[in-house]
Amino acid sequence: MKVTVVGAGAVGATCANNIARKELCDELVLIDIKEGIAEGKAQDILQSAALLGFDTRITGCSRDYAHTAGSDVVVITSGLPRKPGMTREELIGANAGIVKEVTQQILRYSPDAILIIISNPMDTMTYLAWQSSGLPKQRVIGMGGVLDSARFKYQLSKQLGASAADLNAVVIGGHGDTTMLPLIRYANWNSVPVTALLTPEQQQQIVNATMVGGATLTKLLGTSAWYAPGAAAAAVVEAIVRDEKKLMPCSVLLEGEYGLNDICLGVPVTIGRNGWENIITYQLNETEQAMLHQSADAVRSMNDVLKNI
Ligand SMILES: NC(=O)c1ccc[n+]([C@@H]2O[C@H](COP(=O)([O-])OP(=O)(O)OC[C@H]3O[C@@H](n4cnc5c(N)ncnc54)[C@H](O)[C@@H]3O)[C@@H](O)[C@H]2O)c1
Ligand SMILES: O=C(O)C[C@H](O)C(=O)O
Repeated sequence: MKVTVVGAGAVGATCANNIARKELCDELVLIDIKEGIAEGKAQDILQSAALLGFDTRITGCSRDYAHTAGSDVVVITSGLPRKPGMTREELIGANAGIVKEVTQQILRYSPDAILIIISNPMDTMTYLAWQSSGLPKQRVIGMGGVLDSARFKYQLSKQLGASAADLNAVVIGGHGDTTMLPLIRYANWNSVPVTALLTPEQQQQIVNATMVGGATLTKLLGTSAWYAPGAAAAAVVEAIVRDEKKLMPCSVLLEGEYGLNDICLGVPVTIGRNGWENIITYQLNETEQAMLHQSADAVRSMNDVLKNI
């Protein structure tokens, strides 16, 4: 099994580190446009192998996509991160060209790869990668909801004094400060609904904090986050290479599901060796359904911007 991570910056390198430590593939390639950075990060990760005990072969390269040939899974993290005060959507002008070009280069050498899109604005970049590549929809997966759901569990675990591992909580919709939809009504602590344990005010505070999770970290760090994003991206890689059939909220092309068409948006999907396999339909109430459609409208208007780039 061969995995490539495009972009050896903060998220790409963290994702690669997780993939290596978990030995998710025999061969891992890091590639970046900047001379030296992918080679350097690959060597740095490899120098921890003796300490941490893993055998994944990692190589780094700049620009030459021939090194990525025959990849089964490719994670695309290349692009600009936002700065404090920016929205993810403001990155579209800088990142659309990068994602389109990288997708073409990758598919030239790895026509059978499954793509995992990380670059922001992620739902629109996923749509762009799918549309510009002509790939079957199951092979293009946007990662955002896995991260947002982990942040939702973090907020719940703090409030409840619970282990995050005991919590089930899912965020669907767009991966944007105002477009994501943390489904508090479905969240539970080992089957106990959290709505039975928290006041409406506490629930609202948790939902709000989850939605601005990325912006909060960007303000603290001066750039966007990478530890949880890198771990979340690696979790999707793991679900594919181990054919786990794990249920994960990912941005995928919708064709009628949830009443939506021709858009990539976060919904629960099973992930396995062929990419995303099935979309699971939650029974949303009227309010949730309306919020999901509002989210779709916002993502759609970003997709429309692509026509002018
Ligand atoms: N979807 C998510 O959940 C999520 C989470 C975190 C970050 N992100 C996004 O991921 C992207 C990367 O974030 P980061 O913090 O790693 O940024 P970063 O600046 O640390 O790394 C980005 C890397 O991409 C490289 N790059 C730029 N153009 C390239 C090209 N054409 N080919 C190859 N490499 C190229 C840069 O040289 C850089 O090393 C951003 O767009 C960010 O908003 C998304
Ligand atoms: O917040 C960002 O801009 C990066 C990423 O989308 C995140 O949620 O961490």
